[in-house]
Amino acid sequence: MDGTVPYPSRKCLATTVTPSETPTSYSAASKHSEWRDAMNQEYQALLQNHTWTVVPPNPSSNVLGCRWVYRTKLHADGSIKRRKVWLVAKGYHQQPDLDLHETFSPVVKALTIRLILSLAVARGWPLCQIDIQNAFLHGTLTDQKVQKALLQSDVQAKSDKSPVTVADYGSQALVSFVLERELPSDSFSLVAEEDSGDLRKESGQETLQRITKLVNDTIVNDGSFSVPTLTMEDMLRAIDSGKSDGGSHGRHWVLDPIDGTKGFVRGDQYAIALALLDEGKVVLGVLACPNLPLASIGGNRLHSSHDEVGCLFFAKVGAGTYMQSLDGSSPIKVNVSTTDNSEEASFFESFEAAHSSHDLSSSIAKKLGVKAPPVRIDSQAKYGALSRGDGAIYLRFPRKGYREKIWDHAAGCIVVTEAGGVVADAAGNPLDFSKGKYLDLDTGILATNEKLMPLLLKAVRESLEEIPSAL
Ligand SMILES: Nc1ncnc2c1ncn2[C@@H]1O[C@H](COP(=O)(O)O)[C@@H](O)[C@H]1OP(=O)(O)O
Ligand SMILES: [Mg+2]
Repeated sequence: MDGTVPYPSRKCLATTVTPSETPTSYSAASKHSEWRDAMNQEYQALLQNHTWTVVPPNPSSNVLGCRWVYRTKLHADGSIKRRKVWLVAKGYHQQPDLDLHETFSPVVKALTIRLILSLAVARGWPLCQIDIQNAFLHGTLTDQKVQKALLQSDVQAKSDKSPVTVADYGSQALVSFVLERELPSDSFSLVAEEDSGDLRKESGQETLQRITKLVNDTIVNDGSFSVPTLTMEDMLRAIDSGKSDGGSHGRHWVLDPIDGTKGFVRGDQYAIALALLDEGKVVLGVLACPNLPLASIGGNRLHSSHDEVGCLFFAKVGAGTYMQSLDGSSPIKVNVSTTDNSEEASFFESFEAAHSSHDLSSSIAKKLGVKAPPVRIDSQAKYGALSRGDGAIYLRFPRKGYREKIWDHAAGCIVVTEAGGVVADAAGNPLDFSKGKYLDLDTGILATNEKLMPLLLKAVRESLEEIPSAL
């Protein structure tokens, strides 16, 4: 009983493996009435939406086939929630100089649309027509099933000994690939956590193959992009696109492909965190937290393995913070807790004691009279949970000498500030994202609401004076 709130239950994760009844071909699916019904419904929806126009065959055109993709969605207890089917074009038959750059997919992911809309707003692009009838939000690297499958075999040791998985590289390659494809601009700049150094070595070849397969499978399953099969060289190139150093001029994307790798490996919380810097300021943030329950995780609430999980937070400067389920529910505006009573302000901190001093936060909590035990979870999911008021305070105190990276805080920071919160270092200064890859800050990071910040800063100052050895 060390006050840790273990989260989410492993039982819940254990139910996320693909059920054996999910078909992989049309002939298998057509033997079951449930799958026939699902295909029929989807087909009717495509017809109703006038997704295609039938034309006579043209001998100079490359006719692509299409195929069905099947997915079973489960409730947390393992029972079937929904059977999803997609009709996707066989984009891998597209030919260079003929139709390589055309899009034939009749489906689109709501998540992709949302990201693109945010981009359009941030960049001042004109929006002509948006017609989203069938929104699909499945089959990405943010998927719990992908997490589970990868955990079986793909944990590698980076040269700095921190755990890194095929998912880190795969997620970076995929996001980088999509951003570059959607933003055809000479000045595309991405600051991201991983580099391809280890993958270019002889010993990295098998991992590179796995990454390439994962990314190609994800693209085919998702169906939003009709692109030819990507090669290992494409992967290395996409990963290396994230080599930018950022800085105070121009626009830079900032990506942590899997934030909280240790949580990911443990089967707990992790996040995919993407932000946009404009002249050194964060103007856009998207935080995908596949294992975070949609219901509050704050205070003393008892969690159940039946809680639905998978949250997407997004924030644009001046426009607030919104949360939706990764399943594609309507977004809701979220706000930080407005409490000014520090005794009822429960707080978040790292699950890993090596990432943040639990002694220091315990001393601070005591000074504030906080009654609830700390909520310890991995990754920027903490910023997401704080932005919707699950708790009122986030404390982070790495050991002396640790340099914070911008990708670990950029998306989380705007998600909290746009929800009405304040994020500062231990001296009360706002975080400065304009200095390149690192945040040069004083001692630690705090997030709370405006009313509690002065009290919190005082408690932090006193605790740092009393137990400087905690860091
Ligand atoms: N020794 C350390 N002290 C503080 N943070 C660390 C340390 N090592 C890694 N991290 C980073 O802390 C973040 C996760 O923090 P949290 O405890 O909130 O989950 C990760 O981005 C992780 O970096 P990395 O992504 O390189 O593993
Ligand atoms: Mg990280």
